[in-house]
Amino acid sequence: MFIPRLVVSGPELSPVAQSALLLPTVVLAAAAPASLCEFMRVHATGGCIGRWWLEPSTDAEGSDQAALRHWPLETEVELLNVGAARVMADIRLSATASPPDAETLAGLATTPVERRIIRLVTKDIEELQAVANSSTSWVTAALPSLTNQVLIQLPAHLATSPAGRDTLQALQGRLAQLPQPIALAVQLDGAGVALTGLQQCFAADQSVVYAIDGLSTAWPAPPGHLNLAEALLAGAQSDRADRLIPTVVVNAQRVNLGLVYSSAHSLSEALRTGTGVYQSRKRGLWYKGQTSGATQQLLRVSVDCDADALEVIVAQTAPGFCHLNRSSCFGESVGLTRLAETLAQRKQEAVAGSYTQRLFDDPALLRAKIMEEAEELCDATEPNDIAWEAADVIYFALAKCVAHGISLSDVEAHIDARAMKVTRRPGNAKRKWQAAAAQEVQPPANVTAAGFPDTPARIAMVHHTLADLSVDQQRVLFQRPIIQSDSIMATVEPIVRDVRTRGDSALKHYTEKFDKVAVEHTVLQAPFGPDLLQGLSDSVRAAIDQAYANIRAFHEAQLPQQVLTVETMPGVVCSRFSRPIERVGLYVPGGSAVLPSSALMLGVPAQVAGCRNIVLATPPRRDGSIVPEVLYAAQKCGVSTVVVAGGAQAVAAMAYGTESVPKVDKICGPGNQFVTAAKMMAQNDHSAMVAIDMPAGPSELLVIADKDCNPAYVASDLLSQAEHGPDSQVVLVAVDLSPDQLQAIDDQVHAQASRLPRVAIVRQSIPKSYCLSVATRAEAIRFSNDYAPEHLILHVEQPEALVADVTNAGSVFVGPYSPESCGDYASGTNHTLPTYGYARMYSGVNTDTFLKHITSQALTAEGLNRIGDTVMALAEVEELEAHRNAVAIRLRDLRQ
Ligand SMILES: NC(=O)c1ccc[n+]([C@@H]2O[C@H](COP(=O)([O-])OP(=O)(O)OC[C@H]3O[C@@H](n4cnc5c(N)ncnc54)[C@H](O)[C@@H]3O)[C@@H](O)[C@H]2O)c1
Ligand SMILES: N[C@H](CO)Cc1c[nH]c[nH+]1
Repeated sequence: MFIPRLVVSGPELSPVAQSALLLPTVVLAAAAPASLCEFMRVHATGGCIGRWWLEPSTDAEGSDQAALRHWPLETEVELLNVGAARVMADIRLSATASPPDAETLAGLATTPVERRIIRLVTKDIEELQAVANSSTSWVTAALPSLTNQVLIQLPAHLATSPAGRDTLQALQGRLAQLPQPIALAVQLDGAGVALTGLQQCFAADQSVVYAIDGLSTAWPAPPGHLNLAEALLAGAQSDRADRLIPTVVVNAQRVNLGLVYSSAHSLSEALRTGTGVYQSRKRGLWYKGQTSGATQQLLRVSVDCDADALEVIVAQTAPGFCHLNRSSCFGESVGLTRLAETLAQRKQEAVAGSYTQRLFDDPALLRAKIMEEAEELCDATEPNDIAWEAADVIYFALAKCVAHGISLSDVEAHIDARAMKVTRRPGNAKRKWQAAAAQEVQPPANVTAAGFPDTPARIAMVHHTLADLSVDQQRVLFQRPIIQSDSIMATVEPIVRDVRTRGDSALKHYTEKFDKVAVEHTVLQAPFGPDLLQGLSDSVRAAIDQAYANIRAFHEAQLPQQVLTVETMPGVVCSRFSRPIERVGLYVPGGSAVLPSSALMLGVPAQVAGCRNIVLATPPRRDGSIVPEVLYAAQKCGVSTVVVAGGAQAVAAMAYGTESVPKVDKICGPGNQFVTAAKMMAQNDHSAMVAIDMPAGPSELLVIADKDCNPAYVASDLLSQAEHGPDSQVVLVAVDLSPDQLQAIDDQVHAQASRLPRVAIVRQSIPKSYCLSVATRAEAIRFSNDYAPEHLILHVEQPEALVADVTNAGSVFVGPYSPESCGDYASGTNHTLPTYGYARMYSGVNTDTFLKHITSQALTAEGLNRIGDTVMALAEVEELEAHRNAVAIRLRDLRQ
């Protein structure tokens, strides 16, 4: 229960009253309701009690308190809504102590009991005795429905007289024994109340009011006044010989910053200045931050339950409360506090080029990220994903606050203020968002234990029509689902660093963490014996053999001719020859599907190119083994080492090398976002000296289909890539299809998807996919080129003719009998292809991926004679004299 230690009243919210708001205080102010509400909104002072009176002038009886009980209910509600812990209503006791009239009681009984104090106002001890002794008193009947705390306002001399004390004790006993006990506090009225009077009341665990004109924050208080801090501490006792009061300093999040000491003097200074001021045991008054500049804004002071310690809540203007320059004497901050501190620091330091700085400087980017993360949070279903997405939303929301000078405490003040509201809004979403949510939410479905819907809810792509879309809306369609590059990078960076530092033990650690298996050995060395290939069926072996032969044939054909030679001028012979990259690392994904085909697609070109040392990494199964199909493919491709690990840790091991994993010069292969991020990170680290093939992420497919298409084929192709993972995206560009044809494809998508074992994944990827209706082939191919898909299927009349217009795509599948699956496995082309639109500038993996091309030249004397003047002229233009001289010195000999 909130028992105020001080009641401060006065005609306005004077500076002393405002200081008093930092204490467990009732502030009675005669300010107009609007300004009082506004004041409380700004200060969000949950602990104070607001009050106003309609007519601050005196009433007929000459009392300026008479009008208090007439305040309108709406104002009481508003005061509670804006953060008043309690509001106070007065009942004036009559000479006979008769009950208040029914109208008064009815007017009081509408807001929550625990948020209201009833003040019994009297100047007569007999009236109080009548209330305490009356057996039929309204006190036992009506009061409990109005409040759980009563404040009795008495002149000081009556309260401290023997009769006054006896009466108060009797009344206190009576109220405490009610079925819903009521706490009693006493307000000693009148200026000049002695400190001893205050102490007596506190000793009885009661509260005290002191007229504001008798209170002061000056030290010492002027004659006839009482210092505010002394009033608060009047009932406090210190266990220490020096009488100092142990003071726990916390921040607004109640994170403990440190332990200090206070005296009435230091507290008075803290209240006067509104900052952190303490009593140093060695140096006297300590104005925190006076020399360092790291001052504290005082937010609240409270006395603990047995009045021998203080808690001071502060906002630090700069981190570094403790002498070790840490945020807290108990260590660095964590969680939201740490995030808020980091963002504030970034804002101050303005590190050019940092991502956070970009967010501060680019409101459009920040807005897009907040909306993107909010959507991802809405879509998340797994507990861990929800926590992850919520963290993203909080990060970007705080970045927005910090960009506008809003602190975490400001946000919390609003949260606290909302907790104080007594009326609630219906909380419906705005119409715009209601409509958006209705469009996105699938028909109701039950959810399996894994969080996937298991009822036959419709599996459907979103539909768009090109003609209805603005250029900006079209651009949005080019974006792939979720790449949380920041959070992914933040996850991957420590993994890479750890593997680099701790080698095999870190590799094992992350394999246990992410793949849930404690492996004994981090690598397998070739040859991979029959024991490792157990379980490989003859038919699969034959399929791998066939695929290997086709892929090999196509990749061998890509080998450059032995040496390319051109005589550019007589006697000037230029040539180019290739050499294999010696040590290569192949990443074969294995998280959600086992992909021996990827082992072939990477291993064959590496082998054909002649790489000397081929290392292959793939995540182990739950029993720690590697699938025999992958090992068989690895064997055929001449892989020397298989790293029994996946994810960022495997990439890091190959990039830097560990005790067991050889370092490689180039890392190739597809993988999820963690794998791709680790590859890009390693590539950017010069000390790793490692190249990568390309960013090959979640699979994607774009089908261009026209009136000639077979709806079942189209749907089957779309689903073949949609089943890869929840973040896969498939796109159908429908050229002039009728509503019936579109419906037929939609029906096929739903029907075929529903029969797939990986329907749970498809249910996540298909809603992120879409069908775009266009009018012409030209529009279709233009859109496809802008999208730059990993795979492009041309399921149209005369598909070959369209190939000529393809400018951006990883691999093209021409005609109705070229399903993309053939390219995935066996036709001969490579399936490791650029995604995310990187097909604009990258090729898929090919034999060249594993080769370097070296050029050479041989000039005869005649050749040098012919070309020499050209070289010297250009060297002169560039003012590179040594370059010029290397030719001139020879020409001098030749031309003598
Ligand atoms: N573009 C292409 O050519 C191509 C080819 C084949 C596959 N793919 C794509 O490759 C991807 C394969 O992904 P996958 O997940 O199945 O296998 P993966 O092998 O790429 O990833 C699995 C690894 O991810 C790591 N990981 C998982 N959760 C993690 C977390 N929360 N934090 C850190 N690390 C974590 C684990 O170490 C695990 O071993 C799919 O998106 C698929 O579409 C692309
Ligand atoms: N479609 C993937 C490339 O994006 C490769 C693959 C492997 N297995 C089946 N498909």
